Amino acid sequence: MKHITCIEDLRQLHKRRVPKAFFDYADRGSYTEDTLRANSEDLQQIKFRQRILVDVSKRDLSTTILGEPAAMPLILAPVGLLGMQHGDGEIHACRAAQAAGIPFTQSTMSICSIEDIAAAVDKPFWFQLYVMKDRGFIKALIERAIAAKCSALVLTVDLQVIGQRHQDIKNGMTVPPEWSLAKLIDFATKPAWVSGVLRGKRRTFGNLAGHLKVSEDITALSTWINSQFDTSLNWKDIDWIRSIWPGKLILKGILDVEDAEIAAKTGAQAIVVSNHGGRQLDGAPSSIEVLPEIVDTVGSQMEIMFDGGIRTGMDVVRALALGAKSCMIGRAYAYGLGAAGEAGVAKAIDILAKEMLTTMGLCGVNTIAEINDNVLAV
Ligand SMILES: Cc1cc2nc3c(=O)[nH]c(=O)nc-3n(C[C@H](O)[C@H](O)[C@H](O)COP(=O)(O)O)c2cc1C
Ligand SMILES: CC(C)CC(=O)C(=O)O
Repeated sequence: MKHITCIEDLRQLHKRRVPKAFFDYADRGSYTEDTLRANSEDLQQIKFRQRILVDVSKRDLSTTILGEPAAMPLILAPVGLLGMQHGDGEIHACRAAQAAGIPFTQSTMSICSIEDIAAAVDKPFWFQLYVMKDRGFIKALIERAIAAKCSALVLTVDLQVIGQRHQDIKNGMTVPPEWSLAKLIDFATKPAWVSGVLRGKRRTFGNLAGHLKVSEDITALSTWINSQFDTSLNWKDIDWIRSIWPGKLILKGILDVEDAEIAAKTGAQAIVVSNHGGRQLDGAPSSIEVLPEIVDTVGSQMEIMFDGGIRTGMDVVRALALGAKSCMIGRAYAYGLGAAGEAGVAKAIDILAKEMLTTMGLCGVNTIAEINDNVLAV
């Protein structure tokens, strides 16, 4: 991997090694993909102030996330179907995160189950919740996360209905997959991926096994999600979730300042300013566009996390400079996983860490706490 120098290199390798349907599922966004593009483009518009002749010999990325020490202000975001990017993908990603000293968030829509991951790693991980119509099942799922000693619950609030991803439909992303000659040839030319997935623990959603008849529902992923997810979910349900989950609660998917103000009153410890990586409301603002106003309004009441479009360590520093306390990354590590499993996720984290350290050095700061809008050119 010595010629892999940036996240885009991992993306290219992921594209070569993983069947097109799964690469596209990770890579693409909803409808016109305007919001997907805006996430990265708006970050790149933000310019740094170069500062010189400052002693930057003691640069340090360490910080705290929800009061816990972290090696850097990064979190692996919940990403569904990681086990289809690489066999046992959730376990590999979690191990890489824990080795790097940062949190991993398991998606409800994972291939490995909560218990599979808990049995394979030493430290607690975070669990992301999607609320489905079957509330008895959701209560049991939260109780499984408690039993597995998950250390935070990330409630995703921006996917009551799913934004259409045109490419997933064109690729026949169904549960189980729709087969065609082209797809068979695609799989046959990726033998390492096939054998990795076949050696993996599961081939369908591990958390849902035995509860929802996933394997019997031959339907587009989006149709299935729209039939299972609870469109009636609303602010009152946060109390219900808090009555089951006693630990740290993070609301993920907030883009509007009024929603952030309501969120601050729920007792949640943090919010993630996020548009779901441009996979949901196409035409929504980029996450970075709305971050400053949300930080100004509720930043003193709760921890503000950020995601959307981060492809470089420079992007992480930009979001921190505009007030985020930490950043989640989605595709940046999913590309690493598809490219090279655990080593690929470790490489993605390492690339971002080194880019952050260099950016901090050239902006004349040594610590994460020193990063504020002073590092930005106006
Ligand atoms: C392939 C893929 C699957 C995702 N699955 C989930 C999920 O299951 N739950 C969730 O809350 N967010 C999910 N997300 C959104 C991410 O958690 C995160 O908000 C987004 O990826 C951030 O944008 P970025 O990919 O540009 O870093 C997913 C994102 C991707 C790319
Ligand atoms: C299976 C999906 C609902 C997971 C997700 O959140 C996404 O693909 O963006």
